[in-house]
Amino acid sequence: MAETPTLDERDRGGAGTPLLEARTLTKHFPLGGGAVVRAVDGVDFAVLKGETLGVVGESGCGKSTTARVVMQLIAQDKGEMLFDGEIVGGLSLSLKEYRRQAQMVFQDSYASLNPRLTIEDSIAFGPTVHGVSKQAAILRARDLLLRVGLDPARFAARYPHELSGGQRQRVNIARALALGPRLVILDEAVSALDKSVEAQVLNLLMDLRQEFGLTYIFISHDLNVVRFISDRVMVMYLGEVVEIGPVDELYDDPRHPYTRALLSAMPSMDPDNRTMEAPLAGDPPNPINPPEGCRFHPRCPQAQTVCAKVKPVLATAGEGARQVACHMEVAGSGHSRAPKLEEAA
Ligand SMILES: Nc1ncnc2c1ncn2[C@@H]1O[C@H](COP(=O)(O)OP(=O)(O)OP(=O)(O)O)[C@@H](O)[C@H]1O
Repeated sequence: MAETPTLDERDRGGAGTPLLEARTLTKHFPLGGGAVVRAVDGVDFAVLKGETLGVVGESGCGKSTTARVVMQLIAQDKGEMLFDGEIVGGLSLSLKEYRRQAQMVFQDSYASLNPRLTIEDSIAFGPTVHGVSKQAAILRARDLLLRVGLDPARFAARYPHELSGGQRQRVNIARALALGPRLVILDEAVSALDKSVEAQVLNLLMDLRQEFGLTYIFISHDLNVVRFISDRVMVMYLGEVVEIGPVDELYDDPRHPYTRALLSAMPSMDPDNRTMEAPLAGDPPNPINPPEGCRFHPRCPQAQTVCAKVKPVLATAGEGARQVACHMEVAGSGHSRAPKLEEAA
């Protein structure tokens, strides 16, 4: 089993180096009769070493499909990924090795575990498949149980149905860590838990990230939870990335009208901090036949003629690390304006 990186190897914050780079990642699902769901449509993003990248957006915007492609549970149609500078599935980084380094925790804690395996056997299974002896894998499983807050003497020999949802999710986290991954994708991993258990598991995830030098992609519908745990946040709309940036900047000063609308629907802890944007009207348009130009324009309160005709590209907005795909944003100024069509084309 490869060593997990130490804290010294981590590189936190906006100046960090990418652990994962997704380039023009695309996944379409053919439906028959020529119809195609454009679930993920040419997304570019980086996940920096040691950070938690939150991913938000309405249901159906492509968050889980992005996660499944990043995990290589499904293959992309187009685009590529670099993991620590190596092409995933290329000569220097086989898919098998990449799959060891990238692990995932899903929402349904029960479905993720084999009901016929004891907890320690579930955690030990992955390492034994990768050539670790059963004895060493069981020792590691018990150690991981301790690290996720479950006493191995009480839990190792139990079966999944004997555990609560929170305990099972701790087991799933231990199982994800058993192969010594560097990247962990958490897809709605705390969404099914009671609020008090959710808070405990979130704190556990933050501790484990520190302890094992992990990098997280954290997908959630809960914008408060995403703010709590993330360093940066990526906002998706209809299979595309519309905004990405440091969490506080993005939440305090959202630049894309979709991000503003999404956040305005969020129950804020601080009434002075609520945006005045109109909440999102209607459902997202159909990903089988997305609108021309900016996909958000039919629902956008700031839409201009150009927005219906020209697709905006993800570009740096304002001073720092923020990127926004909106014609109304001008790099460097931080102010909104309506460009003429020929300027934006
Ligand atoms: N296997 C599939 N076949 C056909 N369409 C699919 C498939 N998987 C996902 N989709 C469609 O792709 C789009 C994106 O789905 P995805 O699950 O990635 O969105 P999401 O943002 O994770 O949504 P949610 O928050 O509800 O989980 C949706 O329109 C969905 O119906």
